[in-house]
Amino acid sequence: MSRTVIIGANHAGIAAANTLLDNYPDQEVVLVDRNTNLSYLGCGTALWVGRQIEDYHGLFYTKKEDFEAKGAKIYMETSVNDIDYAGKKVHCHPLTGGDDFTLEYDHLLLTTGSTPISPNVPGRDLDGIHFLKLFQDGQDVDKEMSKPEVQTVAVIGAGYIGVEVAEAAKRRGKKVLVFDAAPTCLANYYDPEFSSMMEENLKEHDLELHFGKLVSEYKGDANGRVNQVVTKEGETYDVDLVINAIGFRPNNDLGKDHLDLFANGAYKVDRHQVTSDPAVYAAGDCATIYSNALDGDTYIALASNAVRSGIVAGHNIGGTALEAIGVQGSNGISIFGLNLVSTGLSVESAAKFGVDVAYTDFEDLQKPAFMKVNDKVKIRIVYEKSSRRVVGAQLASKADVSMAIHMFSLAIQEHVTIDKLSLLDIFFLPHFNQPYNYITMAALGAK
Ligand SMILES: Cc1cc2nc3c(=O)[nH]c(=O)nc-3n(C[C@H](O)[C@H](O)[C@H](O)COP(=O)(O)OP(=O)(O)OC[C@H]3O[C@@H](n4cnc5c(N)ncnc54)[C@H](O)[C@@H]3O)c2cc1C
Ligand SMILES: NC(=O)C1=CN([C@@H]2O[C@H](COP(=O)(O)OP(=O)(O)OC[C@H]3O[C@@H](n4cnc5c(N)ncnc54)[C@H](O)[C@@H]3O)[C@@H](O)[C@H]2O)C=CC1
Repeated sequence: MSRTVIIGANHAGIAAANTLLDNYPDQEVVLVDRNTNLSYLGCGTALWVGRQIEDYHGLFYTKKEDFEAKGAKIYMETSVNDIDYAGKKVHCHPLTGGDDFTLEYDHLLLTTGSTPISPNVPGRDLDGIHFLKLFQDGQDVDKEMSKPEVQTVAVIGAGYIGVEVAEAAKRRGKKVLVFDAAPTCLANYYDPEFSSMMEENLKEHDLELHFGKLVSEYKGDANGRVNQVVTKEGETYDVDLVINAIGFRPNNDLGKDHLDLFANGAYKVDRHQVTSDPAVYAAGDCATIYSNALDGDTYIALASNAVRSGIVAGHNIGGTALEAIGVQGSNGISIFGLNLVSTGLSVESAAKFGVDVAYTDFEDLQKPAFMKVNDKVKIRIVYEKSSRRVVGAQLASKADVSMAIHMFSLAIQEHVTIDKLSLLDIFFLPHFNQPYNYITMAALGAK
């Protein structure tokens, strides 16, 4: 028997554990996690807090007993505080009492995930300031929103969590102020032509937007409860609740002094999820991931990547050499009925990474004009100038056109050129698209 100790029993750790337990009977699997719960789908927090779904019960997809039934050992509410890499030993501390204990390993998998970044400003520890990462954070924010005295909610960061929780707060009848240092929302994922559609959508739903504004201080009342947000420009806003959502940083405490790190502190892994220590693997939000758009390593914190990289780690630890195929960072958001999806690089992110790109846009009704239920679709395809390979795509519509982004994801992965896309066989049916469909039309428009 070969023993693998997995630290972190959430999406990446779970995927790796299941891969090992389901495919490799010679493997002994031990999971350790400091939290009380596992497999919480954070994507459901805004839906539950915003009362679009009834409650949180469906947001967990596995439990401790499922692993025990497969023969694994799982320690919840147990923190790993220290690892002896030379001796291959993990030192564990039960958080609910009992003695510390040590686990020996043949392979170690770090799936310790990420932590929300806290704005480094005065007043950041006042009561009434929350993050939205764990299930417990969702419970805290939900409780806050149920208080009648909480009328005005400030959301700091208009990325994916910020925009989703801003919608949720509005649905709970709050006045909502959204701040972002960038000049628009969702700037990490979309070009301004697309993010401006979300901006309009938020304004139409009466959200107060403060983009291009950096929060410089939180002020509190006599009881230490936040009651004001102050910007760098000296503007002051009265608030009853603050939700910080300015991004994640990898949880690298256990390996930062031993393993090679990426620029943001993530564990550097190869295409087999192996770190710079051959006995140590890493996957999910604590590790790098290979980007096919960049042809290099990057950092993208997504559950989809965590699951896939966990599976790859599981197979490699189990003894099947499996190379990760890389990712495109495909993502999507749906707010007050407006759907935005993207994959790979936007024009703006390509410039940031030094990739010289061109793009082609197209906008039309999704279906022929004779179809009654019909919405506009806007599409942008981004391609590298020199090679003409597709490196990104963005789509926006009130219709659900989200599945189209998966094709672009594959195109980026397989280095398909824009010219190949322009004559791709795309079916036509009035229920779904036009004879001159938006993908073909956009691709044909490429210079
Ligand atoms: C509100 C919200 C909405 C999201 N929506 C989406 C979405 O729609 N789509 C999407 O793809 N992604 C989404 N994400 C991102 C996604 O949740 C993360 O990318 C994903 O959780 C990463 O999984 P992970 O297993 O790598 O790490 P994590 O989920 O961070 O889990 C790490 C685990 O390690 C444990 N741990 C860490 N250190 C220790 C230690 N020292 N000892 C013991 N245990 C430890 C933690 O307790 C935790 O359980 C969302 C995130 C949030 C917060
Ligand atoms: N639909 C999805 O796929 C979802 C994915 N996630 C993932 O979870 C991770 C964390 O999400 P977010 O925290 O929303 O990160 P994010 O990266 O999506 O957005 C962070 C936002 O904060 C802004 N910002 C950064 N520093 C700031 C500062 N000091 N003041 C004001 N604004 C500042 C940035 O401009 C950016 O718009 C991301 O990787 C995200 O992709 C989260 C929710 C939903």
